[in-house]
Amino acid sequence: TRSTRPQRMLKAVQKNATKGNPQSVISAIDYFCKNSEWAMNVGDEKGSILDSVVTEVNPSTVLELGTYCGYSTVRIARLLSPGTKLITLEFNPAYATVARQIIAYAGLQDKVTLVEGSSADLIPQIKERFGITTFDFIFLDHWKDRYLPDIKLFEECGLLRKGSVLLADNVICPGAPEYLEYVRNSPRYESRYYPAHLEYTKAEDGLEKSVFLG
Ligand SMILES: O=C(NCCNC(=O)c1cc(-c2ccc(F)cc2)cc(O)c1O)c1cc(O)ncn1
Ligand SMILES: [Mg+2]
Repeated sequence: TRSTRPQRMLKAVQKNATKGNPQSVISAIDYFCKNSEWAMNVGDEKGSILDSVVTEVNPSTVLELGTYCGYSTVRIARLLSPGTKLITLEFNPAYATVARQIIAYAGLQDKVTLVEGSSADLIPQIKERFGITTFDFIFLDHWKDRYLPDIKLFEECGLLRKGSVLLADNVICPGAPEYLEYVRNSPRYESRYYPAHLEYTKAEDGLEKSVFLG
C-alpha cells in the first residue's frame, strides 16, 4: 500500500540528514517540504521565531501540543540546556510513530518525552504523571479549536506561573480566532503577534506569544 506523507518525510531525513545532527534533520525536512511535498511543520521562517523565543526563555519545563513529525520538537529540544527535557503530546499514532524516529535520528530522544493521547485527557494528568508543577514554556501547534479550551485547562490545573510563556502557531492560518480574542483581551496575559507566513508558502500567518501575568 502507498506510503504516507510522514513516512516519505522520514525517508528523506534518513537519506539526506546526518544521524545525531539536529540542524541537518531540520534542513532535510525543510528541503523535502519546499521541493517535494508541503507538510504542516512550523517551517523555517516561523521556526526561527520559535528558536528566538525558546532561547530568550531558556526554559526548564517545556510542553509542546501537536508533535506531528517532530520538526518543532527537534527545533526546541536542540536549544534546551543539558538535563532539561520537553514533553510533547500527539493524538495521532501514525504521526507519533514517525516523530519518534525523526527525534531519535536527530539524537534528541533523551531530551524528549512523547506522549500519545488527547490534550483534554493528558493536561490534567501532567502534574501527577511527570512531577511538573508549572511550565516555563508551552508551544501550541495542535488542533486550532483546542487552543482556547486547553489554555483554560492550563489555568484550572495550576500549570502556569507568573512569567509562563505560551507560543501559538497558525493564529492566522488555519486560524485560532477565539484563542486570539481571549489572550489579547484577558488582563491575565500580555500578548504579542509575530507576523510571518504559512510554512513554505506566501500566505499570511504568524505566532502569538502570550506571557501569563499570574
Ligand atoms: O491534524 C492534526 N494535528 C495537526 C494540527 N495542526 C494543523 O492542523 C495545522 C494545519 C496547517 C494547515 C494550514 C493550511 C492548510 F491549507 C492546511 C493545513 C498548518 C499548520 O501549521 C498546522 O499546525 C490531528 C489529527 C488527528 O487525527 N488528531 C489530532 N490532531
Ligand atoms: Mg502549525
